[in-house]
Amino acid sequence: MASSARVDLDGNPIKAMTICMIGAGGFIGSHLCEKLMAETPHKVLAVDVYNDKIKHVLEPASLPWAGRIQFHRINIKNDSRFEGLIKMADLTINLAAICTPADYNTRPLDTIYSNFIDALPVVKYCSENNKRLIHFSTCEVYGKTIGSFLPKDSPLRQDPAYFILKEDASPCIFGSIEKQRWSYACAKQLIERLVYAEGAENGLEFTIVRPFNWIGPRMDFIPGIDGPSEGVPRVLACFSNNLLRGEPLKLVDGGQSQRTFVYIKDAIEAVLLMIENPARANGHIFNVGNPNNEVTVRQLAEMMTEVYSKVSGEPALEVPTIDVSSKEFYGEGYDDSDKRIPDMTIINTQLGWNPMTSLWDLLESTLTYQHRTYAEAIKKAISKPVTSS
Ligand SMILES: NC(=O)c1ccc[n+]([C@@H]2O[C@H](COP(=O)([O-])OP(=O)(O)OC[C@H]3O[C@@H](n4cnc5c(N)ncnc54)[C@H](O)[C@@H]3O)[C@@H](O)[C@H]2O)c1
Ligand SMILES: O=c1ccn([C@@H]2O[C@H](COP(=O)(O)OP(=O)(O)O[C@H]3OC[C@](O)(CO)[C@H]3O)[C@@H](O)[C@H]2O)c(=O)[nH]1
Repeated sequence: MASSARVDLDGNPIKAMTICMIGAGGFIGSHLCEKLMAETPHKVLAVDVYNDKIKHVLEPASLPWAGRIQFHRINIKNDSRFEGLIKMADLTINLAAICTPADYNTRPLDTIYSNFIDALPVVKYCSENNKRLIHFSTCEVYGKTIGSFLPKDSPLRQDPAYFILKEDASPCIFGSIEKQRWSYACAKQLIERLVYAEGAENGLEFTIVRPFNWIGPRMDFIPGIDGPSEGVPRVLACFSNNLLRGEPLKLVDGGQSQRTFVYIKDAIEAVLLMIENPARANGHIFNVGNPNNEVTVRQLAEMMTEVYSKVSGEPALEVPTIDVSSKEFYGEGYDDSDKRIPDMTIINTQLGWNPMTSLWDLLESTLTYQHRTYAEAIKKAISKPVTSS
């Protein structure tokens, strides 16, 4: 519920603002819209080409926040009407991007255009109109860890200096150009540099967010149900799809890569702190992740199998995983980040934010949602007789 007595981290009253949110119809955008409507007095100008994931926030007109959120169906690639929306807003948040790894090596041009070229006018309009910008980058800008280049048995691999990722100190280490996986990370890095330079040379007020594998309900799609049958979403949705269909989870190159996963609801708290504490957030790049939730992808698959069995009441598969090569799964040009642990110093110091939810708990609530949302539809899809053409 919106309240007029809300104060920022320094005890100052928070004034209601208008936020232009580009990419509001996606996974993160949908959770951010929900939060802003339910708990703040801010207005949102929601821009996207889709709105399926925010329908419940936009309608019906009897919602308590009706009138505080408007949806604008705009493709920022070829429709400059969003400049007017940026001018009307106090703050712009840019979430729009192609951000599924299956696209990086197979659609590198679309990936680079989406993450760099299409983001350029957003930065330019904010800078020219003296509007604050929160730009969504990625933990992938770190690429591979320094430690991954050490011999396998080197004791230095255990030294945090060789793997902890720090916003203001770690290098960005990508693979060769033929490894088109890095088209996304490279485009994100360049737009970060541009935003930073606009801040340094033209006084743009900016914050850059580097999400470390935020997961939860509404992430991506389930192939053949609310997305293309041949589509490859991010790992949470891939594994959810396998579990819902009762098929083994596919481990790419042995599932040895490591990730830290943070619950979307924890991460959204961090974004709200950035929105409402400009004096503490402006000019900063923030890692937003949960260093305590690190697993290998294999461990993630095992945990998801156990949690899904618990929440669905169905027995776990006898053969829960199978190995696939990255070439078979993603195609030529795939490569991977070996390990991603965020350093939390900057976000702790500036915003006092810490993630709360364990991996087990976040999987339990997310897989409960997946089961409730998709199990019936999958059953129907599986039982449909295959028609011959
Ligand atoms: N989810 C994560 O863990 C994660 C991790 C790292 C970085 N990020 C970054 O956070 C941002 C949001 O990620 P997400 O997980 O919500 O992805 P998402 O794909 O669910 O959301 C992106 C949204 O942007 C919209 N969009 C894309 N191009 C557009 C265009 N030309 N015009 C208008 N709308 C457009 C899409 O329709 C989609 O709704 C992205 O910039 C992504 O790179 C997310
Ligand atoms: O069925 C599958 C799908 C994936 N994997 C492996 O899991 C790892 C994580 O994959 P994913 O979540 O798809 O994506 P990444 O973590 O590699 O990249 C994302 O990080 C942040 C972001 O910028 C946006 O979300 C994006 O680039 C990976 O090792 C896959 O190979 C699997 O084994 N089986």
